[in-house]
Amino acid sequence: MSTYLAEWNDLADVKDELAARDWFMGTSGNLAIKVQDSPLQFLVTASGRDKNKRTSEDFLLVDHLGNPVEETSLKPSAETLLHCAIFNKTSARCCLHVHTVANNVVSELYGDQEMIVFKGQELIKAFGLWEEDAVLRIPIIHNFAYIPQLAIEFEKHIHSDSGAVLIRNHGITVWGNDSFEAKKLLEASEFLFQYQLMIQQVKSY
Ligand SMILES: CSC[C@@H](O)[C@@H](O)C(=O)COP(=O)(O)O
Ligand SMILES: [Zn+2]
Repeated sequence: MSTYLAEWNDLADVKDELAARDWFMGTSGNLAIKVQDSPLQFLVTASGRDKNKRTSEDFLLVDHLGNPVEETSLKPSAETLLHCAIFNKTSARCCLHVHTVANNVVSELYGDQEMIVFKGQELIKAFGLWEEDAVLRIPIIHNFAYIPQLAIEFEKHIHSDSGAVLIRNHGITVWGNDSFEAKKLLEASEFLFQYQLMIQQVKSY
């Protein structure tokens, strides 16, 4: 672990912070951080574990195909191919995926439109959108059960080193240049989703 201790601790700290928000219900969610570029190697959460706990078996090192590069009994996250898609296509170094009630409800409400659009919201500045008339579009994709297919669909929406994609009735995946940026995008997205649901509720009274 000594060769990737800094990345391990970085990801473990992010995991603790997201756990404190209760964003890993029922073992859902997975996280990844790049360790080296060439050949690509990244740490990814081990599949099916309780991500609210901090242990020495939380992450394992995988390659550009998502295969373990060290001897281990741990299985990489079932959704490792989505992390592969990001790291293979961009210079992003961190990728976070969580299931929340808010992101699931929003994904279902706007799923037929294949995106949710935010305008006139201060928090879209977290995505680097500083203009007064800027528009944030978060794509919503179908939740293919076959992960290679989900990864192909997901990959179509990766256009830069940071971004966010909603998977319908499943969760959100965000990525950024480092763990700070990825977490910022995740928190901003969840703020916007909660706002959207609340304003709809208030308006319907
Ligand atoms: C147990 S429900 C969540 C899983 O199906 C999956 O969507 C998920 O996010 C976590 O899977 P994992 O293999 O632990 O990374
Ligand atoms: Zn998931």
